[in-house]
Amino acid sequence: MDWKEVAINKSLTARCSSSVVMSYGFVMSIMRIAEFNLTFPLIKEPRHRLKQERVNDTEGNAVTSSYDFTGNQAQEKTSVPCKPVNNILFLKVHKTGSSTVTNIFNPYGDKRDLIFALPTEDSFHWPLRFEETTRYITILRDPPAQLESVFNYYDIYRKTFQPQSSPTTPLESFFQNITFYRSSRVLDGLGVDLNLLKNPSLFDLGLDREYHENLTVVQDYIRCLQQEFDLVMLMEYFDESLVLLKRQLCWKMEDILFFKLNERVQKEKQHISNQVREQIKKWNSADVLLYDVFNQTLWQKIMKEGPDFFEDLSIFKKEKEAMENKCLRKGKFLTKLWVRKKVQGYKLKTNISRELNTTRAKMTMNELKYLSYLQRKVTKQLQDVDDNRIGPIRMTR
Ligand SMILES: Nc1ncnc2c1ncn2[C@@H]1O[C@H](COP(=O)(O)OS(=O)(=O)O)[C@@H](OP(=O)(O)O)[C@H]1O
Repeated sequence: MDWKEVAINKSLTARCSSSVVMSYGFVMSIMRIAEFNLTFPLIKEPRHRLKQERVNDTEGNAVTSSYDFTGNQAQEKTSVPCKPVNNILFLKVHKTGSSTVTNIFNPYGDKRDLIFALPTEDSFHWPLRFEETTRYITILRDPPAQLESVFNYYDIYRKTFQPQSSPTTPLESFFQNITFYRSSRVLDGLGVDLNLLKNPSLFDLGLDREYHENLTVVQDYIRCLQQEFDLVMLMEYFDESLVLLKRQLCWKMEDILFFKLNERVQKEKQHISNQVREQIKKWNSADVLLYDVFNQTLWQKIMKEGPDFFEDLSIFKKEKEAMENKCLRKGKFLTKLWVRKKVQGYKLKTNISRELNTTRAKMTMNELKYLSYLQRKVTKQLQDVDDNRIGPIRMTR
């Protein structure tokens, strides 16, 4: 199918239009997501591959299989016939492990020369048209841990009020002064975006802050997201979520191997006391509700998979560990994200094959670097399409 001609059946706004808040808040917020989170990959089949896949279909379906850590096919494990899903929309949510997930999709699509839909400017200009077959995926994190990560990663603790030699932690002091910080004007003045602090997941998923205290709207919105998203992963169950993803997309074990990205250095992490945890849960109660619903949904889905899900999970954990042992040097390494920001990084062993080095190096690549590489690649792909007089591929509203 030509993705220029595809109808908007899976547009979020179209599917959720019956909801109270969808018509305005959702669209606007989605635009903001793309502004904050530059990567918003939608993997698309290139035309030549679509043709090829049709041929494959008539000849027989693909069979999922298991790979060992070297990338060689070890043995066919699963025998349920299925066809790998290659049309994917991944919606990034701040500080949920989303860069690691992006770096699973990036090499997957890159290796197969799939087309990435990436924003040309800062925004993706929703609502967009997506094929009916597109799978919508996102990831959430336990709200207190997410807030602690946001708070420290974006140096909010430096910008907010912290008395000199205070015995309280920055988060404790933030909550002691919460009435003061409640207004976005105060935080704006400090150069802090309240949307990162106030129910950041729901905001990234499109619900404007003005609705966050309205339980009916929040519940409606969550119901809508449940219909809309094919898989909502959870950072706390990262491996479980990935194995489910692999099964839902009919991918191979090798396709979901990853290196954890964007992890703060230990000294930047802050212990969250029980009291602060409860304060965060109250402050971000809409995100707590969202998380609880999708926690339940994830486990319902896992239970439906049956006991062999856990066999897959244990194979995956072993393969991942073996890959790390084979490819990564021991020790602590840092990688620079931007001028002042360093996070945990990796160094590859020198005694691995060149082929393996290339694959694994891409898996350790930081998101922004991968993004600019993909942007160059997609530009070239589009030129090739033009050269074949097939016409440019555009995202249309
Ligand atoms: N696989 C896996 N398992 C557990 N935790 C993981 C994983 N991958 C990433 N992370 C943690 O996710 C945090 C970074 O999230 P994001 O990549 O979404 O951040 S960003 O918004 O794109 O900057 C960051 O959390 P903090 O270290 O607490 O800041 C990462 O450590």
